[in-house]
Amino acid sequence: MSDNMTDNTMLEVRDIKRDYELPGGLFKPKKIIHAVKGVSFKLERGKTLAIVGESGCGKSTLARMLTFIDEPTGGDLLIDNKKVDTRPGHLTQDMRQKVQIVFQNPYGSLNPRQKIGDVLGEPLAINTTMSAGERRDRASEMLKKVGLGPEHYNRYPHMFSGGQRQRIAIARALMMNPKLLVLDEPVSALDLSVQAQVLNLLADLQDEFNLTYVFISHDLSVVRYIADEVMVMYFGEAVEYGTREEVFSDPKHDYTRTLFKATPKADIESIRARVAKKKATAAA
Ligand SMILES: Nc1ncnc2c1ncn2[C@@H]1O[C@H](COP(=O)(O)OP(=O)(O)OP(=O)(O)O)[C@@H](O)[C@H]1O
Repeated sequence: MSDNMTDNTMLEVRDIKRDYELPGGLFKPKKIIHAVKGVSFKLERGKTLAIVGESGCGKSTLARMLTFIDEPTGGDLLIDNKKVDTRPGHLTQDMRQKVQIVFQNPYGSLNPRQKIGDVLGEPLAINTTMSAGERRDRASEMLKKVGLGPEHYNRYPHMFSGGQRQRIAIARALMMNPKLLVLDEPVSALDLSVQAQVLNLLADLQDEFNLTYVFISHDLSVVRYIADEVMVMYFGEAVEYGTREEVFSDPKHDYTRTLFKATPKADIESIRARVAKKKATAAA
C-alpha cells in the first residue's frame, strides 16, 4: 500500500509564502511586503487548526491562499494528498469544490435581491446538472442541517439576524460537499450567546460530514473551545504551533504569553459555560 492510501492528512502546507509588491513612485522605491513568510503545517481529516494572531499578522492572507483566492509566491499546498497547481487557470474543478471559505461578514457576499433558497441552489446550478427540483430539495435539506426551516427558503438576506446569516453562509459553503472549510473570523461579529450557537453548529457539522477546519481567529476563548491544534502567527511567521493543550498550557513564545495575558479568563469561562448550557438544553 502506498503512503497516500494510509495517510489521513487533509491539508499540508509546506513553506508557503506570499509577498505583495507595493508600486513605487518617482521618488519612492517600490516596496515588498512579506505578508506570509514561509509557513508549514499538516492537518488531519476531521480536525480543526486555529490560526491566531493580531491584525496584520498574515492570517487572512494565509486563508486566501488556502482557498485559492490568492496565489502563493512560494511553497507548496497539498489538499487530500494532491499537490495543488495554484497558477491562475490551472486549478481543477474537483480541487475548487473540496475547499470552501466562510467570512466574518456574510452580508457582504449575499446578494440582497436573491432569495435564500436561490443563494443555496446557485453553486449546484453552476457546477452540476441537477434539476431545479433536485436543487430545491438539497437546499431545503441543507437549511435544516444549519438549524433553519423550510419557511426561510423564500426569504431575502435582510430578513435574517446576523447569526442566521452566518448559518446561511455555512449552508452555502457546504452545498458542494467540501472536505475543508476555511473559516475566517466566522463568529467575531456576533453576540457572545449567538457565537456559542454557531460554534456548536460548526462542531456538529464537522462530526456529521467529517469536515476539516482551518479556523482563523483573534479570539483565544473561541480558539480554546474549537481547536485541536493551534498556530500563532506574528509578522507573517508561525511563532507557535502545537496541540491546543500544548499551546495553552505551555506557551513557548513571548508573543503568545503576551497574547494570553491580554485575554481575560472570564471570556473563556463564559463562552464555555454558554456552550455547555446549550448542549445540556439540546440533550434534554
Ligand atoms: N492585497 C494586498 N496588497 C498589499 N498588502 C497586503 C494585501 N493584503 C494584505 N496585505 C498586507 O499583508 C499583511 C498581512 O495582512 P493580512 O490581512 O493577511 O493580516 P491579518 O492578520 O488577516 O489581519 P486582519 O485581521 O486585520 O485582516 C499586512 O501588512 C497587510 O497590510
